[in-house]
Amino acid sequence: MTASCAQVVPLKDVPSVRTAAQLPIHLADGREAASTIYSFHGLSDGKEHVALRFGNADAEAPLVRLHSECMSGDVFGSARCDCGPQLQESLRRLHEEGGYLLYMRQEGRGIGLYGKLDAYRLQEQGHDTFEANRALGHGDDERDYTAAADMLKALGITRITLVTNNPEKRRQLQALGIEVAAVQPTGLFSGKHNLRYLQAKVRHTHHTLALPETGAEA
Ligand SMILES: Nc1nc2c(ncn2[C@@H]2O[C@H](COP(=O)(O)OP(=O)(O)OP(=O)(O)O)[C@@H](O)[C@H]2O)c(=O)[nH]1
Ligand SMILES: [Zn+2]
Repeated sequence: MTASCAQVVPLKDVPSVRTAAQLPIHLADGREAASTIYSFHGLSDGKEHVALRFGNADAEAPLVRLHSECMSGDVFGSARCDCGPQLQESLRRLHEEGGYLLYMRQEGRGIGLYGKLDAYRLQEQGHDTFEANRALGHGDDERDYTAAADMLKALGITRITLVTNNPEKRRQLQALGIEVAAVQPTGLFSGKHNLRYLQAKVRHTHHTLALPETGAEA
């Protein structure tokens, strides 16, 4: 074999950006936001996670929101959870302040859409969101943020300001080599249909949510 036809074989599949494309977005308040959407090569779980970059995201610790997919909330506006309004709030904030949305294909805290719907059925029979997962043979929360850390590194980001109420996201990202310089909470989006769900998150997974006092326990 001559040198000219020798193949270069990468030592390992290092996560990297595959494509960046412009993505103008209609915000809920009628404004338009310019964003760039990124796909990736070599993410550890093989899922099609995407990142959206807004405005001047070159801050030393840019704003980053990790949003776990929730078809019922994100697409249909379900009132059973707070995902829809959280996503809208993230898009608005990122448009105004710059930063990144990581949209993680972790539907149902990692158990998938059909699994989540099975869990909803059990919740209608009295289980809370975590008991329902366990009754179906799942963990409370099966999300692993390795792919999120790899996406950030592929984008050249290792220090962030994380927007979340979930202490596990910070813990995992730090363990995966992303320095979380600060944590900022999301807004509180509670209503009659999601109050029990939010109460269960505070009780089981220590989400930092200042819920209204109702005396009702989930
Ligand atoms: N298994 C299960 N998943 C749910 C349920 N309700 C919402 N989810 C999923 O939970 C994920 C969102 O998680 P949350 O606990 O609301 O929020 P978080 O991402 O942990 O924390 P924040 O960063 O503070 O928003 C999405 O993937 C939803 O599809 C449910 O009742 N059961
Ligand atoms: Zn949801």
